[in-house]
Amino acid sequence: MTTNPRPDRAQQQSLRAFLKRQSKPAAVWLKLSIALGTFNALLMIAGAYLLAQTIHNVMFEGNNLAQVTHLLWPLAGIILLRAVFLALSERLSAYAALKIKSAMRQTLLNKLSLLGPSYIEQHGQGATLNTLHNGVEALHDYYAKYLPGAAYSALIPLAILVVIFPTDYKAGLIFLLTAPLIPFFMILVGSKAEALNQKRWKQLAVLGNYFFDRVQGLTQLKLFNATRTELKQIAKISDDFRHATLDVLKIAFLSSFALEFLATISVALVAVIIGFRLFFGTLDFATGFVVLLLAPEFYLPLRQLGSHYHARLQGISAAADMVAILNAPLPSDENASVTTSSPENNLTLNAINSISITDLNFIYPDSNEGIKNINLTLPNKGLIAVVGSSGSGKSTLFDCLLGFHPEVINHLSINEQSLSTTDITYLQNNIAWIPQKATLFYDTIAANIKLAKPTATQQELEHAAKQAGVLEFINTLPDGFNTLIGEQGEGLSGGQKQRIALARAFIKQAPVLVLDEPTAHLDSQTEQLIQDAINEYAKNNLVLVIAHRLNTVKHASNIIVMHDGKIAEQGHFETLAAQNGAFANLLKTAKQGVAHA
Ligand SMILES: Nc1ncnc2c1ncn2[C@@H]1O[C@H](COP(=O)(O)OP(=O)(O)OP(=O)(O)O)[C@@H](O)[C@H]1O
Repeated sequence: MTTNPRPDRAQQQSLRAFLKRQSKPAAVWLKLSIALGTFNALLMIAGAYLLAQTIHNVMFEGNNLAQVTHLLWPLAGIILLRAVFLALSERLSAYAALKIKSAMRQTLLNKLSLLGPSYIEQHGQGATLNTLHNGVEALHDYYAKYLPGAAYSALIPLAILVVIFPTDYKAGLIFLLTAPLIPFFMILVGSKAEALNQKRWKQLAVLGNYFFDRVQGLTQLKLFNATRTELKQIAKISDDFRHATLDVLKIAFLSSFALEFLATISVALVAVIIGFRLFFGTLDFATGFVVLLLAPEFYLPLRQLGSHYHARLQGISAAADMVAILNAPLPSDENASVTTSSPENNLTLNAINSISITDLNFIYPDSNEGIKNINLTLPNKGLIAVVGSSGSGKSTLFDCLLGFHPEVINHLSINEQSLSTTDITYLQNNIAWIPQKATLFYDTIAANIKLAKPTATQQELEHAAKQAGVLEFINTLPDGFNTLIGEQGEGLSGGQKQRIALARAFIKQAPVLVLDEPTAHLDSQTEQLIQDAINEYAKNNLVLVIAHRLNTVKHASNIIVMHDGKIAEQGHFETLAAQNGAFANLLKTAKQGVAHA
């Protein structure tokens, strides 16, 4: 897993600019929320004047209730309006944050699907999940609280100063001189808090990766009796995270305390000075009371900004991870710009007649292994099997073909048209793929199968299930197709899961079906059933299959034999078996394996 270094000041600026750009889809709601909040503050100022005047009239002018009703009614109206504006303003900013978060999740998912599974593997599934979930969630308070708070901290004190100065310039001066203390202190603790927050964020990513891996491999951990050691390790990482969180909280509490203290001292200073001036008669009550009412309101937005500063730090830390994903280069970007600029490369195909791989070399960045010098032309129908010993490069070849390694997409072509990263979705849309362990989702069986074709009718659903040899089983379930299956298909056997995944592939009726040993988990009767269905499918479509058991490839129209990352030979079963080459060796090893067993 790679972590992003702590952003320096210039990077922080660009992260803030990034966060600002992301607010565009909801800018109107954010502005409306801030406008309502500001209007609310103006009403608060007017309310303070009315209240002070009412009390002055009752206490010093001897007015009775009837004489001050003209002041009390507007005051009641203001209180009511303020409650409405406050609720509306908060709702609008929360709505804006929701919109921004959902747009951001979509953007990140789109980019991740372009980057392909290898990017996620390299950066860690847990860390990526953390960015997609916790990271995006961390933006909520940034947009819903910090941004409006930052606007109020400038607008509201300014509005109060504008009305206070003409009323009592001495009080205005006290406000003006004490106000900068709060932002100054915030900046002072800010950089320390920022460093700690970054550290905490990175530790959360480590924890996410670690947990994700361990939860996935829980069965193995249990079998190897390694749960105790792992628990210790998890406890250690959790403890590091706890320390990092406590460090952040310490700074947050300390700065909150200091900000509250500064604000309270400032209000107290104003109160004492007003008190003396009232005592010595150099100030009238109404003015003094207005200043006293407005003093806490003057410091309130600054204090709140202090408490939302944490949201700012979280938002910026999370943004760094998002920018890293969004800026991750698509390795074949250069090719993409070249190929899409030429009109013949914009795929407008009615059908796939052939798929070719030309001079394909793919080496994993962290090892010297991979596949080399691959040249291959696949027809549009027939069963093509890829065989080879473990580590010979079969899965890597398939991953390249499926577009999971964007840097080599330009070595693929359909109907002799070279592909670019932008075209890969065309190929992917035309491929149905079943890996060795297909992923099923927490949903009904019907939804899991229809994932490949959401518009499928009940008839198509049943047909696909029948083709995959799973219809009978589904019909025995009390809820049939509406049976809810757990995450990863819990509640089903390995073979049942695989057949549901097959049904998903069949329903798509994709011109290219790619399978990784589809019958590995099945009993011989079901295996034959599925083999027949696959053979039938291969009559009109291209079926590419990774075969680990050589007896399953007897009927293949072409067998591609991989050895040491290269295509060693290809041909029909009988021809290859008769040669004294890699395939014959594989057959020999398989026979020996059976004999030993
Ligand atoms: N993510 C990876 N990072 C680094 N090297 C890898 C990675 N995946 C595979 N390799 C290496 O690339 C080579 C080809 O691996 P690949 O998984 O394609 O073989 P395979 O024929 O599919 O093997 P198997 O039948 O065991 O699944 C191997 O030497 C393997 O060690």
